[in-house]
Amino acid sequence: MPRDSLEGAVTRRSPTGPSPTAAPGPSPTRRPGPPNKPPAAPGRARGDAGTHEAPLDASESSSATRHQRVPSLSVQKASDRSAEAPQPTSPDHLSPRPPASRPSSIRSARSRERPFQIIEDDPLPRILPEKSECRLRITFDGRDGTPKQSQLTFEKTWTDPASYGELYQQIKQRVDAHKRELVRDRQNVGIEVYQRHGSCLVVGGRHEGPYSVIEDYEAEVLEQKAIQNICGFIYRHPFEPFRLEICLHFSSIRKTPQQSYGRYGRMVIAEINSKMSDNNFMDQEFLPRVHRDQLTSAQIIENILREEPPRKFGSDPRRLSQEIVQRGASTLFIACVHRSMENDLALHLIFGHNYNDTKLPLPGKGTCREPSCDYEVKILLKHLRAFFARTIERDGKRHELEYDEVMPIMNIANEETGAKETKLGEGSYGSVTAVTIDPSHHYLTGDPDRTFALKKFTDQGNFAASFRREFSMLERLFRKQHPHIVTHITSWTQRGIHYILYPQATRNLRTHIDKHQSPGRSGVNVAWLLRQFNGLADGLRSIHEMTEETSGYEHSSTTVDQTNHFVYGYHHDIKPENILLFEHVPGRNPVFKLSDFGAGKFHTMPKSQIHETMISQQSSQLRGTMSYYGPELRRSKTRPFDIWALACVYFEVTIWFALPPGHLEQFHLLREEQSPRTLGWADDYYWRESPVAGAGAGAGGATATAADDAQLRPAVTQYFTLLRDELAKDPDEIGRLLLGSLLDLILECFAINPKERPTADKLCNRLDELQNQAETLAKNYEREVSTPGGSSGHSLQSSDASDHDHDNGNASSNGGDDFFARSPSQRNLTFPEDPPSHRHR
Ligand SMILES: Nc1ncnc2c1ncn2[C@@H]1O[C@H](COP(=O)(O)OP(=O)(O)OP(=O)(O)O)[C@@H](O)[C@H]1O
Repeated sequence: MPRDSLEGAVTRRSPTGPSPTAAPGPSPTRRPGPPNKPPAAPGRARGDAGTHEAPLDASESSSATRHQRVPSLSVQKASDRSAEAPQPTSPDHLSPRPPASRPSSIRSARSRERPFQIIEDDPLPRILPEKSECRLRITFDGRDGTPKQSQLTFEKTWTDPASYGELYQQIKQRVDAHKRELVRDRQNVGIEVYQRHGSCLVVGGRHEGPYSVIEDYEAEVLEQKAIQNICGFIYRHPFEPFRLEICLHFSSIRKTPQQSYGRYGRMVIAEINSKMSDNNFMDQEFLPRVHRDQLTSAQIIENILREEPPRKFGSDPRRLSQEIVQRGASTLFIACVHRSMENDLALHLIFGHNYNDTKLPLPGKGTCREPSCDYEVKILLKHLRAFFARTIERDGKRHELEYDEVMPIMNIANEETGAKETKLGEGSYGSVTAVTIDPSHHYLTGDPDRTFALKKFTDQGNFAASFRREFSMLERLFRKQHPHIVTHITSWTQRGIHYILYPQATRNLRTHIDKHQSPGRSGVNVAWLLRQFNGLADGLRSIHEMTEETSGYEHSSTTVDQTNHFVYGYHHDIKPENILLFEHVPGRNPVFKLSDFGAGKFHTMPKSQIHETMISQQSSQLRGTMSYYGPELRRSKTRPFDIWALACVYFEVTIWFALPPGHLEQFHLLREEQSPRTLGWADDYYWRESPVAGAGAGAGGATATAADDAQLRPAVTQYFTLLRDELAKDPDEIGRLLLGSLLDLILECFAINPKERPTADKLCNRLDELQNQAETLAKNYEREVSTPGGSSGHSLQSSDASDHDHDNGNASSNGGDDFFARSPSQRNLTFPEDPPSHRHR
């Protein structure tokens, strides 16, 4: 039906209302039903409203055309309705109830106020599903229970609190059944089951929604987490079907000793040993917080004291245990028990030395008159830290850790190579490995399997300086979060090694364009590409516009000669390896983010070494760090130096995106072939010195060239022509015109004179325009394709549309990282959509 004819004619009504057509008379579209059957709830507000014709406004009518089955919740002015709506002529039982008589003064006030009335339309399906699938997974001591017990799927009316009560009952039943199963074995009498970790996740067809940590599986907690997360998901992805995934992991602990233990204390020691985690990435063992909390209760302490009553500190075990808890020393006490220390000595440390869980005994303080105190403390100290593994917060700070402090971070073994760790990359200053964090020691995400990237720098010479430069840049970026910049989580230094913890990317851009095929030039893919380019330019703008504050090196122990380093506000190492890709949903178009802010490292490289470095890079890496350096390489490098490098990245990604596979390699080889080899090796810069200038450049060759004497390398101009020819054949203007304009913009960035290159700000403005045009065109195509008879010349991949959402989601979740910004001391957080990161499931 043409839209015009819809306006004023299409109406929505309740099942009890009259005909949806404007024409008076009995309803031709009334739902079939027994004739003259009265409406279910006559006279209720809904029924009243439904008896009026409710013409759609323009936006509603157009959306009704697009989504014909979209239900309505229309708001209409009562006075408008009475003016526009035909008088009901339906049978008596369908007539509206006569309005209750009220004083005329009130009536006239009402009519002046023109009150709104909500007309709810029932017969059409709802946008929001009433029921959602809920999957429940329960594990006990790291293992799934029997499939019948552990994996359950329900259909839930997600808005109904009672349905979460049922869920709670299901969980409780299974936990009780597990307990019964355990205690059937007489060895297990006295065992208790407790929750180790819980999470609540909304999984959509195309997106993953918010996560929550569930620390307590009470019905109200489940209800609150589930409804909150689902609402968060629907808010972002209103038309997407979803399901709820609730995972609860339980552990068990023995609290009553068996004959075989003999003593209560021995049982506690055995339990502690069994709960110690696998060693962390530094080969240190630790007792995860969730188990520690179970083993440090006042009751357990009391039982231990009762078994071996202290001689000096009073003989009431209950009072003593309570005092230990009050002093915040329960973990210290249990750690003493674990070392088989006498209770008297443990109490001496707590009541005599006033040590507690936050004020621990320190090494080298051997001055106590109490016999054996110093010796026992020395022994205790060897293992004490295992009970106090750190909690990791997203604070963006750098921490100095003592030698034996424990970070609850674990390496991930590389299954392919059999190595103990999985390397994500190796840089000039250290390595980057994939790690996990014990879920009870962080609040970064509700997903216990989430992996992170740990970058290590050794504390030697340039490496330490490189760390400090990178970190001081990161500190500022952390405060200025940007959705297209990878910011760190936290950082620390221990045993002479500096660490920076990051969210883990799926891969870097180099690997992506080398190993993955282009998604194709459909409208949505072009829009995605332009969004990423724009995002990177905007990230760079935020760096370029970052004003220098006081020296970031002040807090570092080694002074860095600032005259040798660039101030903040530059990246100066933009290359595909330093652009990380984050996939929200595996296999979909990823989000590009700038990373590696050790920009100063370029300047720490002594000039004398530059030649050797380039040669070593030639042999070790096909494309080296310097490929993207602009022609002003040996002169003062300013912000346009980044613009040149970014344009190189754009150009290569465009080749990958628009040309058949193989061209990227070809382009690189061509650049190398055209190298003047003045230094004895082939560089693959995007420029070369002008032949005339080169002739007089002498031994300095390319590196001595003045920027003004350079020109674009012929391979680059050749590839511009190739790309333009290819794009000219594109039947769609989105590819032909927009990518054509993109090439124009890239060419501007390749101005030999740095001053003539657009600033990051200008680049963003231009990319903004292109992105907006691409998105509008892509949406139109999408509409055409989804309209019957519409053109289907575009391969619409849902991933692309969703990527737009990802970017937006990302802006708030990783850029603003509102969930990271919250106080980590709050345990029951609801996390919004997680920042992109690789997940092992
Ligand atoms: N957060 C991360 N997630 C996944 N991989 C990462 C992450 N950070 C770095 N990597 C990988 O490690 C590689 C090296 O990291 P990075 O560039 O930070 O180190 P670098 O020492 O500064 O390297 P270079 O000196 O070559 O620039 C990256 O190219 C990337 O492949």
